[in-house]
Amino acid sequence: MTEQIQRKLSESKTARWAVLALVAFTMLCGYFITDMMAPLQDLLQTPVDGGGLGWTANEYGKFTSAYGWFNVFFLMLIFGGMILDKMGVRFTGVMATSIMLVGVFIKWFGVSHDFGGETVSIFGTEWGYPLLVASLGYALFGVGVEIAGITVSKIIVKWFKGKEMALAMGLEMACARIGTGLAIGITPLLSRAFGNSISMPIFIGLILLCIGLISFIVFVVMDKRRDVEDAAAATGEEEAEEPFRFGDILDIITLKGFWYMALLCVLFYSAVFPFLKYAPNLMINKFGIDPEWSGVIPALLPFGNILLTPFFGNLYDRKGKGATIMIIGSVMLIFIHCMFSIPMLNNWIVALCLIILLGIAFSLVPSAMWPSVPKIIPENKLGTAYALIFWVQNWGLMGVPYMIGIVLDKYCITGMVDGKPTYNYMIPMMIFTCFGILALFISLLLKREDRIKGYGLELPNIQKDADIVLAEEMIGEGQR
Ligand SMILES: C[C@H](NC(=O)[C@@H](N)CCCCN)C(=O)O
Repeated sequence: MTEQIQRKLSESKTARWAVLALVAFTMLCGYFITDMMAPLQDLLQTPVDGGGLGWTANEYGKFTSAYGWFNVFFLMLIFGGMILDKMGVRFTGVMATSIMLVGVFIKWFGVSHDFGGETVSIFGTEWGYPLLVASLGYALFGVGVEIAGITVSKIIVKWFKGKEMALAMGLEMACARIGTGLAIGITPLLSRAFGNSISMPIFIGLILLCIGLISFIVFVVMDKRRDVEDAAAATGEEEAEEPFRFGDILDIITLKGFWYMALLCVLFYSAVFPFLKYAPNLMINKFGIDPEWSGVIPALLPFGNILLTPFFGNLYDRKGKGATIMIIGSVMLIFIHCMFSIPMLNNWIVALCLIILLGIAFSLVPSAMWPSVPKIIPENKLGTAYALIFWVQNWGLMGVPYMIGIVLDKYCITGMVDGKPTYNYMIPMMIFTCFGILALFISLLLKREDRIKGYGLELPNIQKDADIVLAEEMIGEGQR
């Protein structure tokens, strides 16, 4: 009886769903801040005397790419993964959320402070101080939110393994997408409510994130209690989890399956998150939508994900077909971006339909991708594996918006209105289509690798007892 009560937290359905709600809320706050500048692109490009910051598309691209600077060049994400596997989810999560807070504060300071129009030259390019300081803040924030992302994935594996893991990951992503949807949909309205302010929405994000930190701290208390209970109830016969060793990185990066997953991740996500950064501006320039409402159609994408990601996650849990799901998502991606690139398809209804389809594609792939990683990588290396995948992905999250900004300014300007350029988005959308084609190629290779190594990507996650033995044997074979 006592044992039953003691083991309650790890067995309790309510406890694990409460844990999910707490950490998913922290991620919601993180994603809100990640994407909140996208619908302000038009305002950021408005001349200073018109109330904006007078940035070019290239400068907006530079700012957006800052998200990945420290993660990519200083390997912060990889260190974050190692810290996660060494120090555990509680320490790493609090650390990551605190880093996010400092980053947002710096970003807010950058856009709200008057630097007197001074500039500084870095690697031969001129940077205004608001751009530089805001970018540095965003770069730091990027470290925090990415480390928080891998931490939350590991938390879900810890609390949901063998249970509703893909559904839980889907729901966590759904919450994160609420953050993105709110950011894209309501930031222009918030900005307008405060007299076209750029800094006020960021300040509101800062306050939201403080609540996100509190939410994570409540999780810390629950997780600690669970570990104490588990330790007290341990019989001593359980297999101890192998501690992480530095050489484990080598084990991970020598797996072909890992590379297919990482490449699919960078290619697929490069065609979605960077696209979202420009989507409100695309709505203004291609579909003639009013700047104040330019976020509404793109915001449907994350809101569509909210229902569909858990739905497909649940499907994967029960029916499997993870590799096939990723192939279907990639095919859809190609079609959608190809349609966006056709200049005469410029009716807002087309935009609406394509965004809804993109919402489906962007639910399919993540709902199968993230729960598939533990099928390829053992749990004690999972933090590092997720970090390495995120690291590869961050090259895309950093490089693609930067490249699109340059392409827009160099090849896509069609005229000037109110001191701001207007753009033809055909070339950027063709670039996004190419990412889709490459993603499809890699997803086919991944399916082939799964057939060869027997990772079990096509198998359901929730298994009957007899299946568990079979699947573990197959996964064991795969890792050898
Ligand atoms: C779970 C996954 N997260 C990521 O891919 C992050 N590395 C990127 C977060 C970027 C936020 N705009 C996801 O959100 O699907």
